[in-house]
Amino acid sequence: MSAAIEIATVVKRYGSFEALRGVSLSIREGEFFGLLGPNGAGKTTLISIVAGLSRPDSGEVRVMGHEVSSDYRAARRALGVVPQELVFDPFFTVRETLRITSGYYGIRRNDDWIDEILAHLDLSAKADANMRALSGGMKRRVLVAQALVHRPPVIVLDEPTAGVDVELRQTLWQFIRRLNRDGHTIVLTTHYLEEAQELCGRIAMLKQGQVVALDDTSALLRRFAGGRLQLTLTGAPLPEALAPLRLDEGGQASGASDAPAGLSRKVALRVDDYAGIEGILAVLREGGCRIDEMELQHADLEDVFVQIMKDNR
Ligand SMILES: Nc1ncnc2c1ncn2[C@@H]1O[C@H](COP(=O)(O)OP(=O)(O)OP(=O)(O)O)[C@@H](O)[C@H]1O
Repeated sequence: MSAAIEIATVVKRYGSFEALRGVSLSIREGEFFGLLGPNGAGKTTLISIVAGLSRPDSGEVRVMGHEVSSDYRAARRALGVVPQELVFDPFFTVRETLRITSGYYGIRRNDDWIDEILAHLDLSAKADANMRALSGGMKRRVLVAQALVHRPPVIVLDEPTAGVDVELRQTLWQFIRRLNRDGHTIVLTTHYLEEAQELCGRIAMLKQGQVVALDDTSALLRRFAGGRLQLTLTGAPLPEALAPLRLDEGGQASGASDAPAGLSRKVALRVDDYAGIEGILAVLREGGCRIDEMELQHADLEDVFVQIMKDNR
């Protein structure tokens, strides 16, 4: 199958800072692809280069075969981008906003499709409301609608569910899944790793401007054999010997884990097999930690993510 997006050794600098350090990725037609990474990893920078809004210092990007800088119009037509930031002209209604966006692409009489998009995003009742009168979540739905007015084969969503309630998330994902089933290629960035795990067939992880993992979601999960041991401890602090096994970033993810000795605190540790649990229990006992609660859970994408980020320090 041919590539929907081909990114070849892209480098992007801001002054002397290298935000992208030779990123290469090939996203196939029809994929539901996840682009993950911590804050500042370069995801938005990469998306703005794919969308032709920013130029790479070197490297090349193609969307449906069209090189983004030399063949901008064709590349842009093939792409629908849902940006992270909410920027609108407050004086237009939702429908006017979508008609204007259609006009940018030279599409007239697009109302049938606009109505269909509005219905799928649960926005029909707001079609004649002014943009300034919409809530943040509603505005985000309009951003999604805007990205779709020209029926692009490739759709890129940059954190579309940030600050969005559960109901809209579900409506949105249902619609995006349907578009994917209909053959659209979807690229998603999100900090909600459960969403990525559920939706994406393949995932790239970026860190400090480099791809540090690229694989099928199921393969990434398999790579992490074993699971997470969720413990509630009292007594002495967690013994140093167990620190490398921590899955909760040394307490940042679970605020109570670094509570003073004596108070109970939660710690998540990586275990590769049942035999590993015995070793952990022995170290805890010797270190003077008491276990109040213990649960063994399956590793999820969040565990894989934390581990990969640690391995690439
Ligand atoms: N216009 C700019 N000028 C200078 N530095 C920039 C600019 N845009 C981005 N950067 C820097 O480039 C790096 C990558 O930023 P980018 O926004 O692409 O990250 P991200 O992965 O999208 O992060 P987030 O998850 O927070 O959205 C960051 O260190 C950021 O500070």
